[in-house]
Amino acid sequence: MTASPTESGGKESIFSPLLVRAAIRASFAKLSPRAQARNPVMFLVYLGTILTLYVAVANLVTGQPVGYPLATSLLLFLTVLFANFAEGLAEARGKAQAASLRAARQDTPARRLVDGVETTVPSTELQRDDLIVVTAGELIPADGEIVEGLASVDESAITGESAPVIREAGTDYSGVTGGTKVLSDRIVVRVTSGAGESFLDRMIALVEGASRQKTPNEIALSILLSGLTLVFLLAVVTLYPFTVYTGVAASPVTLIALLVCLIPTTIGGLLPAIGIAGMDRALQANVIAKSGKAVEVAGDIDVLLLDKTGTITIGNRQATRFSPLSGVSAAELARAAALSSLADPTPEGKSIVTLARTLTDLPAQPANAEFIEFSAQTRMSGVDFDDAGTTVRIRKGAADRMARFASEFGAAAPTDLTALVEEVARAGGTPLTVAEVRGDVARVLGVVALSDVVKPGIRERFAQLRQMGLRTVMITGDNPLTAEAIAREAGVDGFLAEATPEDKLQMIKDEQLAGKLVAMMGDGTNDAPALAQADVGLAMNSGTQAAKEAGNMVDLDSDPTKLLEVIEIGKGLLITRGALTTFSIANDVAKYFAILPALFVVAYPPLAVLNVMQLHSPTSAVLSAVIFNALIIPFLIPLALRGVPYRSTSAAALLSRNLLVYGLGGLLLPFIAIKIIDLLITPLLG
Ligand SMILES: Nc1ncnc2c1ncn2[C@@H]1O[C@H](COP(=O)(O)OP(=O)(O)OP(=O)(O)O)[C@@H](O)[C@H]1O
Ligand SMILES: [K+]
Ligand SMILES: [Mg+2]
Repeated sequence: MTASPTESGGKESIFSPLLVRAAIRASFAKLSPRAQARNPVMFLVYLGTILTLYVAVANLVTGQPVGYPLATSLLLFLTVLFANFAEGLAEARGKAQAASLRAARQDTPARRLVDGVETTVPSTELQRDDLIVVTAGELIPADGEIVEGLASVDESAITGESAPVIREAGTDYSGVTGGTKVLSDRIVVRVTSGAGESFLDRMIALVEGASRQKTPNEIALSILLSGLTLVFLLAVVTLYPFTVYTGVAASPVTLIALLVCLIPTTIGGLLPAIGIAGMDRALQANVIAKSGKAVEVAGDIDVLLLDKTGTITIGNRQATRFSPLSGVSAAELARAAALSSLADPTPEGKSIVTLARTLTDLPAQPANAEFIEFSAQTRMSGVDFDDAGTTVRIRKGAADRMARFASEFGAAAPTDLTALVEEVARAGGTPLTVAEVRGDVARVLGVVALSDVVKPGIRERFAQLRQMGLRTVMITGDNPLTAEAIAREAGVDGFLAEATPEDKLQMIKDEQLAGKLVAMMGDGTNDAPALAQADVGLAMNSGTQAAKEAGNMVDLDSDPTKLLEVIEIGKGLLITRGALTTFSIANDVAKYFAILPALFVVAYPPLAVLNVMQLHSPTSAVLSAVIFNALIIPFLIPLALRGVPYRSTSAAALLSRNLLVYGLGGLLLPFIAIKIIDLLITPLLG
């Protein structure tokens, strides 16, 4: 039964009944020694539970008081249960979140195309590279890439956004996801992942904690905690002979209670929950992370590389004007530009045909035409055909590229061309130069202005990132003037223009060589090398399969600015871990003042001065400290699961604020809490 999205651990309900029940079941299931051994700090508490129970039983047999050892054992047992509960709750939230996503992938019949023959099979039978047909009104049965046609698709099943989006073969948005619905037209999709191995399936396994491997930060912290635990273990063990020497040997129960209070059980108990909650937050942002590490690394990113077209700008670049050179009529330029775009599937190409149609009647596609498709390497496209025995080549493309093309055919770029190109570029538009080679005579005909718009709100988000110490760099294949105009309007810190995919990759390597962690956003096949090289590569779900395979995250919303949220989630994770570790270490200090006097006050009465809380008796002091040590774990669960709230200020300001709140707080709170608990339990001790 899948929890409804509201119950699935959304913002409002951390302790929804459904999740709490699942977490309680899990907290007993995790009592198996194998599960306990994975968390060294809590494992010691687990052993302490058994040892104190043993003492209670031994006392029962020898007629000694049982209450104290039994109470202590129960409290230690509770501490372990609370830690299991925290992890169980985080997993339950993740499971519920994932289940609501998985629900979107109900089993739908698929129309498989084998050698052009269509057969209907259940979607679970689909293999990678199968071809399937989906027409309007049908659900897409599996993740795939459109190889033929275009359609408007309702992706609300995975993004929650019901506005239809265009998905089209041969573009940077040809990726489709199982469970989404085709609203118009007919498409042929090549299946990219069979049942069970889609990105979503992998993410669900990650979030369900099943295959969640520890992240570097978690491993480092675990080593620190285990080290601390070992130190305290040795300290307490060597304490025993001291107490014997004083003539008043400490009871093993008190020593075990002291040990549990000193080892970092608070952060030790919450660490798994924090990690799982981080993955769950990524899922809530509709980001599929292939590993917990990817989410964490996002927290340490220094440089953010962003594509221009479709990422910083709306991307559906449209032709807005034909500017012919002197001696060329607008209609002639329009006809040539249209001829070079009749077979061009890109938004640029199609908009040129649309604009040309308003100026002149479209020339028919020449019979023996050969279309040269656009690529980020060549940065141009066009058509070759034979006109009554003369070979005609028409090209359109980036200005610098076209100048080279024209010069290959001996045509020097006309003087007034640069002015035209610069006029379009300075306005932030993308100028495409059009040239025609008839036989061996080359002529530059003019410039087509493509307009693009910077996405709203992007400027503010970049300002936010700058506050967090991040540098944003726009990389684009476009010319420097256009890039500069867009960069200024978007407020990025730097840009690289006329970049080919190799240039993008090289830039990432250079930044990494300089010791920076780089995040990259992209959707096209030409972004794949850079996405693979980047420390965080966020591919858009609508992107090509190559891009999604190369990245270590996939954004189901295909929202290029989502990287900003991913970075915030990553930062939040690291800050939460840091804050709770600080709190955990700080809150152990108070327990010295509770337990040490209890241990020594008989042998050394002057030590009573340590009993600053004026606790009632050694027994009540120890029990109060152990009770606090147990209760603090569930008390901090909301903070662990939601993350420590933080604003985008500088790391230094953030650290000092958290040290104050969680350090000082961690120091003072236990003194008050243990005193209150002592007042409450003293009447019970009789
Ligand atoms: N369909 C097309 N036909 C010919 N030339 C094109 C076409 N689309 C783009 N171009 C030219 O090729 C250049 C490089 O394209 P590329 O996709 O590498 O960069 P971009 O689209 O301008 O920006 P981004 O790198 O953000 O995608 C574009 O700036 C444009 O001048
Ligand atoms: K502790
Ligand atoms: Mg592009």
